[in-house]
Amino acid sequence: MPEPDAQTTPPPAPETIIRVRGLVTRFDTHTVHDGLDLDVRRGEIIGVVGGSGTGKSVLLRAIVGLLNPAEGQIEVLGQSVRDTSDDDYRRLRRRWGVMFQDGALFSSLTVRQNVEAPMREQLHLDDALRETLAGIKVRMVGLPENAQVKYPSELSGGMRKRAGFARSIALDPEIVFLDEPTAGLDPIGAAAFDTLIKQLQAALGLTVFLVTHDLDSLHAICDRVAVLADKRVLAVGTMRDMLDVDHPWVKEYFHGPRARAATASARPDGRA
Ligand SMILES: Nc1ncnc2c1ncn2[C@@H]1O[C@H](COP(=O)(O)OP(=O)(O)OP(=O)(O)O)[C@@H](O)[C@H]1O
Repeated sequence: MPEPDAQTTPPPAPETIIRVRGLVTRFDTHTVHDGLDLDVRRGEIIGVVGGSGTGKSVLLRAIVGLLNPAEGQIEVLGQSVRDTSDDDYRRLRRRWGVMFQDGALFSSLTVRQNVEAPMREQLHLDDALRETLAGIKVRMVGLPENAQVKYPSELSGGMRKRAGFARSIALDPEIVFLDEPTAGLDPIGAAAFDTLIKQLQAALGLTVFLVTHDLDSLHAICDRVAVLADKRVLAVGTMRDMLDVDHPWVKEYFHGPRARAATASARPDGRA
């Protein structure tokens, strides 16, 4: 058989798994997004950054169908999130998991019961199988065995975040949306959480939509970065691409002292 010609065979184009076009979101007279476009590729970790209040969380909520935009198209896995029947939306929703900023755990349920909650809602499993599967998810995020029966109030902030992550992967999703997962963690805890995201993304073939302010996370685990500014996605690309973007916020963020420190810590020689 002839060898494929590496020079003439282009790599397959990456599959777009999330497509947002012309998104407009408003709260009364306050326009948060005005004509926002974004493509997310299957299998990537995309970091969504932007100043406070630029609409990162609102974008996340719009994509997963929790917020009704004024205008625009949102497709996830080839299906419209907006113009769809309740049944189709429910089926689509099973294919992603969300970890909200505060973990959003049910305080009256144990960690394992929290992970079981989406399984109860979406799957028809007998109790023993559901408990076993939920227990596996809890172990996958690195929580100790005894955390399974603890209540959220008995956990540290970092453990609560891991529990939220376990719940987001309860239904074996293709996409996970993580809203500031390392916020409030100390640098060592944040780095450990980044490693966990990267490992599970690789092991489970996940696409990760990561809202973050954390430059270390962007360096450590993101394939691409999308910058929200001026009510839209101002730039998308690698961290290297961001250095060439001529916009005051982008310059300040990616060239400022914190950026230099994060670059240095990401380099093996420690130099910025
Ligand atoms: N339910 C709501 N009702 C009214 N305004 C809202 C609502 N949710 C968000 N907003 C407003 O939309 C804007 C964008 O909010 P969002 O939470 O998406 O910002 P963000 O970029 O995630 O900010 P941060 O980095 O501080 O978390 C803010 O001005 C916020 O006050």
